[in-house]
Amino acid sequence: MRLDYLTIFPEFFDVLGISLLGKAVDNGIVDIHAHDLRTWTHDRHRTVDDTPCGGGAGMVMKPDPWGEAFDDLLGADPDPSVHVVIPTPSGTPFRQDDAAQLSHADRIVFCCGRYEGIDHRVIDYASEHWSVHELSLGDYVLNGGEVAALAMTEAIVRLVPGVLGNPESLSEESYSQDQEGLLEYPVYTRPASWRGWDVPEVLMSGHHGHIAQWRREQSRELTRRRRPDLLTDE
Ligand SMILES: N#Cc1c(-c2ccc3ccn(Cc4ccc(CN5CCCCC5)cc4)c3c2)n[nH]c1N
Repeated sequence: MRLDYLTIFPEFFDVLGISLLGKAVDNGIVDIHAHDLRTWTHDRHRTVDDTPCGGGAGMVMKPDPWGEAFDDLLGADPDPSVHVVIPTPSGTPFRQDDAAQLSHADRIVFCCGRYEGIDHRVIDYASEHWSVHELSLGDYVLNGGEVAALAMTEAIVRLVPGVLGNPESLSEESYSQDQEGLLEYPVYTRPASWRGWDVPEVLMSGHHGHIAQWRREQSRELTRRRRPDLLTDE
């Protein structure tokens, strides 16, 4: 899987060289390239923004640098196997299903906007050539797309075979289908007693059936309290 990031802050993506993702890069499972969008500017000030047509506060990102970056990175031929992800507050909510779908992609290009956003014709042009996903990280406002791209990257790449040491843990996670889409149960480790708090006895019983039942009950109760929207049969 090749991941490209178009951004005016490429250093944001240096962090992808550490931990699990770093190992995935070292193992050749993932190939990561961050690009400074100003590479595709030609004026002395390396300008990437301009005033919004129709007025309004702030600045909007000019289309030209994006178009020239697309030309260099992707060429002009349509290829639906290339996924262009555009983090935006107006995007559809990024969910685990999106991460699962994108984890099968061979190529993903993240377009990280700043200012008040990217000239919409960039999205229109990209949509004519590649598979475009306008996605939102959540219902809050960030200053740009980089943090969202990082979060989406981690959610996607951890699902790629060979990236996680113990893939079976994926099936026990919140939002995973194996977990019936419920929130995951509370976890514990040693010591059995810590500052007056004990590990639930059932987890020390060694009775796998009782443990599985307790974990299912905990997941359902936690989901009922915090995310009733995830419960389908109530
Ligand atoms: N994913 C994700 C995000 C983002 C995100 C992603 C990408 C960019 C690029 C730029 N910004 C900043 C910004 C801030 C406010 C506004 C609102 N509009 C402005 C124009 C007139 C109408 C209102 C837009 C753009 C971004 C924010 N925020 N929250 C998420 N979950």
